[in-house]
This record gives sequence, C-alpha cells and structure tokens, in this order.
Amino acid sequence: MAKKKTKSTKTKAPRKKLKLPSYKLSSQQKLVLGSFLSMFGLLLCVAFVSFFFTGDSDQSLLDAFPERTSETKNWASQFGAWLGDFFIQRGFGISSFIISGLVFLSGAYVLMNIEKSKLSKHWFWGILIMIWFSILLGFFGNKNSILGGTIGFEINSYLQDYIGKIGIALLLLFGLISYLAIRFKVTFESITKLFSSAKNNIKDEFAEAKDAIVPIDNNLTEEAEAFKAVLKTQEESTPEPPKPKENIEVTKKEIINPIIEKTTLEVNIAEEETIDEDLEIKVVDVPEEVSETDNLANKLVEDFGQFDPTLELGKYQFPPLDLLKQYDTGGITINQEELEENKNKIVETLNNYKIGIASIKATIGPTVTLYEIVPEAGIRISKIKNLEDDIALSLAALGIRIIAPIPGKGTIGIEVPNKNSTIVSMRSAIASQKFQKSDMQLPIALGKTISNETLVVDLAKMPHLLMAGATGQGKSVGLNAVLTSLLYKKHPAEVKFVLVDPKKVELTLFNKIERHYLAKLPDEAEAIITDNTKVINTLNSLCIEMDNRYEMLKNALCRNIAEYNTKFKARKLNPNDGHQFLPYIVLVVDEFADLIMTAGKEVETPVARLAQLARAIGIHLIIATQRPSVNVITGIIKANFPARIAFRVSSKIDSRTILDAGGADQLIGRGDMLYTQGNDMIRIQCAFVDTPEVERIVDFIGAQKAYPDAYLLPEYVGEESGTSLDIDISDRDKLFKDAAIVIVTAQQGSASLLQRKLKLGYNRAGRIIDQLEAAGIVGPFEGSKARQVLVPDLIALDQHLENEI
Ligand SMILES: Nc1ncnc2c1ncn2[C@@H]1O[C@H](COP(=O)(O)OP(=O)(O)OP(=O)(O)O)[C@@H](O)[C@H]1O
Repeated sequence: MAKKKTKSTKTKAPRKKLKLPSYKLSSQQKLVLGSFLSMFGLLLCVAFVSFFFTGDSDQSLLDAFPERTSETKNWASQFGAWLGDFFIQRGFGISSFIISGLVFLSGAYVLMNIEKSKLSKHWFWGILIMIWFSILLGFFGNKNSILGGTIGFEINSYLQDYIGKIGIALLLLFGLISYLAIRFKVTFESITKLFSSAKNNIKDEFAEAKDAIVPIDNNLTEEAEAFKAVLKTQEESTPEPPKPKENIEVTKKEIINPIIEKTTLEVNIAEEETIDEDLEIKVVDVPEEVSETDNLANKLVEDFGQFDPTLELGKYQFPPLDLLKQYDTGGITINQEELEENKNKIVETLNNYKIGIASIKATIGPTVTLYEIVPEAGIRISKIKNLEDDIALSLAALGIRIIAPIPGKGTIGIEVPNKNSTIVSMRSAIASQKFQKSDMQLPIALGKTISNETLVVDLAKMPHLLMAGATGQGKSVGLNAVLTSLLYKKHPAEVKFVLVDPKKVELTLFNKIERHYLAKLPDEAEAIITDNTKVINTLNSLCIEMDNRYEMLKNALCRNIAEYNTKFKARKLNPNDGHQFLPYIVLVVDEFADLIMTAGKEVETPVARLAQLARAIGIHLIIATQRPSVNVITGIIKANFPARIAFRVSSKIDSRTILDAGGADQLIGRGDMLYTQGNDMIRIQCAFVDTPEVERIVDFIGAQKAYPDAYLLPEYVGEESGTSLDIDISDRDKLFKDAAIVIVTAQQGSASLLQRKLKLGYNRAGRIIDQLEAAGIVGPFEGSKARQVLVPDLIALDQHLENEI
C-alpha cells in the first residue's frame, strides 16, 4: 500500500474514429447540398445504365473534344456518356454502380441529417466492395470489358503475373471472408452454429408435422367423439367425395357449434379466423442481465472475499489504552461551598442591575460550571448580555462567559471557571463508548463538554479544521489529541498524515511512524516538513493527488471516497485500470501564520484549492495558528473552514477572526476551548495528551512491521529557483514588469521589497530578482546589501525594455 503510483490514473486515449470533417451547415445549405448529391447520384445511375446500351456508339464522340452540336445517344447526353466512359469503361466496370449509390446515399444522409460517421463507414466499405467486385469481374473479362472496367482488368493482369489465376481466386476468397468477419462479425463458430441450427430446424419441423397430426386424433374429448359420430352419419347420408380438411372443419362449426366449441379442433380454427380482443397479455418475466463486471466482481469476492486494505499489515496491532495516562482520578469533585458562593454572587450582581431571577441551576463541567438562569418575566436578554463585563468583574473571576440565551433553551447561561479544574485525559476520551463505538470515517475525541460528555466529531464531515489560540493555550496538545484519536481508530492503510511543522519540535515525534502513517514527496528524506519552501511543493503535490483522485472517482462513477473504497473492496474496480484503495490524507500545519508570512500566495492558493475541493476525495486539512489575524486567516481560507476551534486568544478581535463571534478571549486557557462547526458554539475542555504519552504510542506503532516506504505523494516539479543569468525573455515571470517598476521606483534591489509589494513568496521574488539581473536592471548579488539598481527612472526602464525586443 505504501507504494503509490505517482501517475495513477491512466485514462485510455479514446480510439480515433474515422470522421468526416465537421462543417456546420445551415438547414438551407443542407437542403441544397443534400438534393444536389441525391440528384447527382441518380444522374450517375441513369448515365451508367444507359452506357450499357449506348456506350459503343458514343465511343467515337468521346475521343474528340465534345462540341455542343455533337450528338450522343446516352440518356444523359454528353456528360452522361463521359461519366459512363470514365467510371465503367476506364474505371471499375459494373461495380461503379456502387458509386452512384453512395453519392445518392450521401445526399439522403445530408437531407435527413443523419450522423456523418455512419456515412463514412458506408463509403469505406462501399469502395472496398467496388474494388473487390471489379477485380472479380476483371478475372473473367478482357481489356476493354465493361464487366470489371480497366482498373479491374489491370489489377487482375498485374496480380496474375505474380500469383497466377489460382492465387487471385484465393485472394478474392480471402477478401470475402475478411469482409464478412469484420463487417458482420462472422466467426467460424457462428458458421458451424448456423449450419447445425438449420439442421435442427429442419428436424424439428419434421417432428412437429408428425405431432400435429397425431394428437388431434388422440386427444379427442367426448364432444369431439360426438362430433365424429355426427360427421360419420352425415358422410353416410351424403355420399359425396371427402372434402379438404379445412372445409370440413368450417362446416363442423356451423352445424354443431355448441358441442365442438371446446374441442382441440375448434380452438385451432378459431385462432386462425378471429382475434380475441379480450385476450390478456402475459408479460414474461425476464431476469435482469447481470453485467460482466458485476459477475466478475461477485466471483472474485466469492473466491477471495472482499478486498482487505489492511492485509499487507495484517498483524498490525492498535495501541492499547494503557499507553495513555489516567489523570482524572476520582472524577469531578463538586465543591458545594464554591457552588453556593458563586450562586450568591450571581444573584447579588444581577440584583444590583435590577435583574430578578426566577430560578437557577448549575451544571458542573471539568473546568467550568454552567449556571443556568431563568430571569423573571419582563427582563430583556440584551440587558444581561450588555452587563457581561460588569458581571464578570463582580464575580472576580477570569473566563466568565455569558450565553444569552442558551440556544434551544429559554435560559441564560453564565459559565464560571472552577477553582480546581479537572484534567480531561485522552485516555478517558478514547475509552468512552461514544468514541469506541463510533462508525465515523475519521473520528476525533476532542474532549468533554460542560455536561461531561465526550465530544466525538468526524473530521471527514467537518471537512477541514481551523485551530487558533494564543501561545501556550493548548493548541499543540489539541493537535496531538486529534492525531492520537486517529491513531487509535484507523489502520495505517486507511489514513495518512502530511505533517508540516515549522516550529520543528512539535510533531517530530511522529517521525517514528513514517512508514506506517506518514505521506511524503518521493525524493524527500524526511516525511515531516519543517522547511517552509518545501511546503509549497507538498501542497502542490497534494493538489495533483486531488486531481488524480477525482479522475479515479470519475472513472469509477463514484461521488466520494467512501463510495469508491466500498466499490474497490467489493472488487468492482480493476487495479489494472489504475484503481487502488485510497487512504484518507490528513494535512496538519502547525503554524500557518509562519507559512503565510514567508510564502504568501504560493501557499494560500493551493491551500484554498484543497480546502474548496478536497473534501470528496478524502483530503482533509487541519490548520493551526497562533496569530489569528485577517492576513493569516484570509477570507478565502475562512470561507472553506466551517469547523473551527478557538483556544484562548488575547483579544476580542482575534476571537471574531476565528469564530466570527467573541468568547475566545474569555476562555481560561489550558485546553479550554470553543468549538463550532458552522452554527452552535460549544465550550469544551480539550482532552490532554502529554508528550511522553504520544511518544509511547508512536514507539508502540513504530516497533511493528511497516510498509517499505512512506505513502508517496505524486511528484511535483516546482519551478526551480534558477540563478542562471541567461534567462530567456519569454520565460520571464508574469510579474516581471511590475517588479521592475517597483524596484526602479524604490531604487532598491531587494527580494523582500518585491515580497511585500507584490505579495509574493520568497522563491518567486528571488527568481524575479535573478531575471532582473539578467535583464540588466539590477546589479549582482552583494551579500547582505541590497542590489544596485542600474536603471535610474521609469522612462529609462521603458526604453531599456523596448530595446530588448
Ligand atoms: N487540554 C489540556 N488540559 C490540561 N492542560 C493543558 C491542556 N492543553 C494544554 N495544557 C497545558 O498548557 C500547556 C501549553 O500547551 P500547548 O503546548 O499545547 O500550547 P500551544 O498553544 O501549543 O503553545 P505554542 O503555540 O507556544 O506551542 C501544556 O504544557 C499543558 O500544561
């Protein structure tokens, strides 16, 4: 599995069909052309027929240049005589009639607007048959014979010199057989079958004829017997010669209709003479035809069972729960005093603002307690919402969040942090029934909600996750929780990670499971990407993988990866056609801000593309950032990441950037987070997984048998940052001129200036600087100093560029 064909989708080039050039004709043009061709076809036919009678007498006229006065006998006059001579005499003989037929047919096709490909087929085969006949008839004719025409005769005599008469006969026979085989798909078996079935038919007919006579007599019922008796007496009384059978039967019917109605005899006659309109039609049940691929798939599944993607690492063992630490000993402790104290404070504070409370209820979560208040009638919710800061101040606690009203309930919520928070261990989240029994595609145990329920979400449904939070608030732990969840639930064959870690320390641990779970570019030594410049290649490679996968899905007629994999497991997709089991790919970027700052658009574009399109083909993005500012989480990225996690941030603005709402600035940190998947916002205590725990898990997995290599992503040939100075003018960057203007205006030859002004990545800016150097606009590299600008102003730049061309 780990080996992956980089260019996996081999779409077969469609077989080229013989096609006439496709001119688009208007209906009027079609009528004109169609009728012209049909008429011409008819004229040819008339000329040919007449040639047989008039050809000889017209011959002398043809030799001279035709004049208006010269009289020809051909029914189509001089032109007819010429056509006959040209096609029949000098051409293909009798078989030239095929030409007239083809011309007529072409006219009819144009008139009736029939597909051109059919017509080209007729022409192809028509001309072949014409040549064949011409040779066949030329075999019997002489030089001037109109049987095979001059061409038929000449080919014949030419061939006779080489293969003799017998050779020609055999060649013609071979031509005939080939024609029947190709055109009518005749095979040797079909011929023998035809003969045997003809033989059987004849046999059957004989047998039927015999049967038809015997049973009528044998099966006579009582009535028939009676009828026979009547007949006998009649015959006796009328000594006429016996009449033919039909006649007798008709008379029988007339005489004793009521008696004979049920006899076999009568039924036969009635069937012949009358049509029973009340006759019911019984529709015969025809079993549905099973297509060949289904059949084959069923047979394969019968023989080998469903395809098992995990087979290569069949003995792989999932990490046991014991590797995770048990933190929450004793569960959540309820401190009655604290509860009472907070309740009093809330009631008191609200009373200060003249807000009466009808009832109050507390739900104790791992880090915060939710006090649900039902205000007295007539109190406006907005009033409470506006007092958020004042209430928080009065309660003298950090991390108070007011939810007014709680969605779906008619109450107002005030979340107050617990004095002693409980750690939600990863172990308890993984061990929860919800996680263990989930049948999600990519289940993630995020942590526990305020009501102490484990929240399990499906990354495949999200479909991408944006994670933000100030430093030290639990982002890295959150990422580890996501990765750990997947490691506990998914086999190495089912999911692959692409890890980008500019911080260089957070995800390095996962190196140990490179050959089990990681994906990388073919020539990379390390699977975990810590170098920002390499990220661009990886992201573009993922885009290629995405396109490849879409192609595979399209060829398999599947809408998403789940359908595709099910079909593949049922052996309905042939690996020889480039199909393979597709693992999910999860791209994790630990510090996105860093990437955007150094590579700008070069990173944003592929990320946005993946975010927009990759959901159906199983590529999911998890992007974490410390700096949730708008130039990092741009509109386009935000629009494609409906699922977001916010750890504590330092300002309301940051909170709005991530969640489109405040609240994240009110969190208490240490894994306290808000999660939204587009609509409701849930406060969650993130499951805690420490580095030693992750280490134990990756050690456990790493010690097991692995694939020979990491999952290989398609190769991406990035534009290398070329330094050669003989850069072709036509190869210049699209922004070359803009860059030149920026540099000349600022009189400062630095790549970082271009990066800032033109919003470019480092690589591209560097490349443009090289091109500017090659064009003589900036001077050579001078170490830490900016390059010298060799063009003094924009007018000089214009001249400089014009002189180049
Ligand atoms: N879910 C959690 N439960 C309890 N404590 C937590 C949780 N998450 C984080 N912490 C505490 O907060 C500390 C910092 O967490 P973490 O390293 O994840 O922060 P971070 O946001 O990744 O910081 P940085 O961005 O600087 O890497 C941890 O060492 C741990 O003590």
